[in-house]
Amino acid sequence: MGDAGLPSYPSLPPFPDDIETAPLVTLQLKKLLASDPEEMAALFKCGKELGFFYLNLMGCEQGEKLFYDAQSLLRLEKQFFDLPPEEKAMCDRDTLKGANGYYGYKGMGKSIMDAKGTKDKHECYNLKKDDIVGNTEPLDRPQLISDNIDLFRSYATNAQSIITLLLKHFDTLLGLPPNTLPNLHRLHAESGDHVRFLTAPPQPPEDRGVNAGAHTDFGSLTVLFNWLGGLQVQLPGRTDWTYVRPVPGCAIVNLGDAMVKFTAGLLRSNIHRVVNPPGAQAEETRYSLVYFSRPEDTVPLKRLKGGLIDLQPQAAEPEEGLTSKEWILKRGLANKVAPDWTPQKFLESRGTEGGREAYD
Ligand SMILES: O=C(O)CCC(=O)C(=O)O
Ligand SMILES: [Fe+2]
Repeated sequence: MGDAGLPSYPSLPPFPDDIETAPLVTLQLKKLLASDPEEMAALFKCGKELGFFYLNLMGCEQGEKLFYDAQSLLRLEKQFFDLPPEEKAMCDRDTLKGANGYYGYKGMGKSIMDAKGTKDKHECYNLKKDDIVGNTEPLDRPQLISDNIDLFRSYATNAQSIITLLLKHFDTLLGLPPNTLPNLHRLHAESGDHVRFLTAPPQPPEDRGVNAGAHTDFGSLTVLFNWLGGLQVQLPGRTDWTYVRPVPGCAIVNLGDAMVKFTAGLLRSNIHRVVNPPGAQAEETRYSLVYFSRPEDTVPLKRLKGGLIDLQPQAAEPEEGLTSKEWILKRGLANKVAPDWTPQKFLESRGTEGGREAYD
């Protein structure tokens, strides 16, 4: 255990002390489980202001289980990315049957990350929650993944249950009838929820920069673990980028576009990106582990009625009202490296950033 009873990552070079870091508030899962009114008020403030917070998982059984499962998944993730290319190719998102071109493995440089057409510098693997909990026939996957499906199930159901808790609190805070938001995110309804493995090799010193481009997350809530720095956010009112320091024992939680659409802009989905890790961490391979929660496939992404949402201004334009599934595919598929890619496609695939874009 390190300072303040948090675990530490002693085998990794430290995150530098001399760079600016984003002032994410730390919420305690233990207190949110007890519906502590001050912690709930702090959750609302985080949701409205930055849309990102640390969730301290220590001091309660459910949180510690999520944290230690994440450490086990990190070991598995390293094994996954070390698999021979043919094993990763068998679950390539572009050829994987039933994957909609989105789930499965994405090789390095296969997507575009800005309007200039720059290619990404990371690999990832998206494993659907519906596969993990048995809602649908599993897509083809390497044996390594099947052999560890119990770990994925433990992790995904636990993450989903923590997300349901946060959604219930948002119902209360927004003045919506109980279970409004959880009923749009049921574990056994088909949705775009997935576990993501993400990795980026160290970039050469002469060419260090972005490896995953500026974006907002498409869904409702994201639970993120990373072990090295590199994640950056654009703080409200600024167009430069500020690092988010990884804190052992905490997950980073952020709100996605669906929460903005449901609340007519009362809650915030903040832009973020990933760059090569800073300082002494720059030579390391970076890994992250993400659980994306999204509304069920058939849910229209439109403002909900009731509570504080009714006080939000009416939009001048009628709402697009795509379903959750249509929204994910619109945002997720437009930026593949392909002969018909155009900067216009990139711009059309953007999320709820509004006037906040800064895609340098
Ligand atoms: O790797 C990270 O720290 C963030 C990843 C991320 O933003 C994403 O996969 O949407
Ligand atoms: Fe993200």
